[in-house]
Amino acid sequence: MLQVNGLYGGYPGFSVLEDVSFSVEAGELFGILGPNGSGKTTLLKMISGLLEPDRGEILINNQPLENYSTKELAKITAVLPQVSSEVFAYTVRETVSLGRYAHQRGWLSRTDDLDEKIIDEAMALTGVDIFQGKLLHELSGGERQRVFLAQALAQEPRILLLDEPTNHLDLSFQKDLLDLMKKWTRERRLTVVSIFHDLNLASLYCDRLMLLHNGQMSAIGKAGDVLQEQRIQEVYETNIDVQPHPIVPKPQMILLPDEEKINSLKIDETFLKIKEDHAELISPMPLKVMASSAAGAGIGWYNRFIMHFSDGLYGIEKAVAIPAKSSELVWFAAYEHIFVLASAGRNHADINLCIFVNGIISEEAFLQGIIAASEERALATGKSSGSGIVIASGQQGEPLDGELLVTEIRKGVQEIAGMLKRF
Ligand SMILES: Nc1ncnc2c1ncn2[C@@H]1O[C@H](COP(=O)(O)OP(=O)(O)OP(=O)(O)O)[C@@H](O)[C@H]1O
Repeated sequence: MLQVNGLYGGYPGFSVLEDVSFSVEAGELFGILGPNGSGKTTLLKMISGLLEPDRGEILINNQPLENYSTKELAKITAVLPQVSSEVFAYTVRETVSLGRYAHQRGWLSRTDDLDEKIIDEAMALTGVDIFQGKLLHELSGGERQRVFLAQALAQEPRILLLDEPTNHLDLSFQKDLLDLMKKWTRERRLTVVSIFHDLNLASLYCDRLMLLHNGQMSAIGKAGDVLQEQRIQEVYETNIDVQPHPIVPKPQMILLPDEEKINSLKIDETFLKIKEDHAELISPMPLKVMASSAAGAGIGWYNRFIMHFSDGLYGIEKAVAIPAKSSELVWFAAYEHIFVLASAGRNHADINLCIFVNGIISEEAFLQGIIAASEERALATGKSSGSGIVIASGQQGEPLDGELLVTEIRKGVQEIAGMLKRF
């Protein structure tokens, strides 16, 4: 539907884009990403016919853009520009109605019944029908953004060009708008090209992405191929971590703030209290936890770790909790990089383990730690057990090698399991 071949150009005396090529099919939602000033809006202006390229071509339905008259182009292409603070003294309905202009025949023609139906539909879909009689300047930034989207939809375009459509929108309207865009793109076979500043939204909603850097294409493809940690760090010159989304198979960028770290703090027995009905370790900082068979199982961040000898403390919120036998059967030992807290489980010869790591470990090391602790426990007790294993790390200080962690865990579990055998 839309094809861009070897595009060069920008503004008088200032070239921005350099050899940009891509194509977008009908039914596809295509995202343009890039830092401030990388040329995203310039590219959108060229595709909408506002700016002429120096070199290269733009084809719509295999026809060069310049073959279309302004009115023909307005029927095919709708643009949602970056919202400006300038607004004219139009009502919401009048503003949306302007979207029908390109479809009317002759001078001074008025909207007909079909136009009015389409205007009503576009307003209802974007939720602006409730204030259709209001003037634009009486609306909030987000409400105004939705009015301009309704105008673009009323145009019934084949190609929709969006410049940061979710700018000014709150969380729920961001989701609603993009869900709607995605649905429309599929059902009405729209070709949508949209600029995004929010890489995570782009990752979730776009079929393909293109990353611009200094006017050049840095990458193009599926979210998983484009949003690679090293590339994003280089292009945006910032510290980020790429993690998989917990529910859908798309990458998400996590910003890493340069916050002050409590480097010297080590988790050890000074944070541990053993009482009659429970043993509790309260960490002064949140610890990243991977846990099995405990309240708080799975992955999360916690400060409180409880081994409880009566069920009153089970399921306590915001804590990792494991049922254990008695306060006499709680052991702990500190090693170079780990602090191990263990207790006899409720079943005879069972052992629960909380392993606190002082250092930064990878996701893989968390898993290796759980496996090593589980294997070593089975060897020491002579039976495989479903009791709790918790690995917790403040993710501060020095990075800790997974192999080293596993060696210390094996040693710690052997020694502590030896204590259990004596009782
Ligand atoms: N009208 C103009 N005349 C001259 N230079 C311009 C004009 N508009 C933009 N530029 C310059 O062109 C470059 C690309 O601008 P563009 O607006 O395309 O970037 P962008 O990627 O959309 O940025 P942002 O994320 O900040 O919206 C910038 O260096 C900008 O200063």
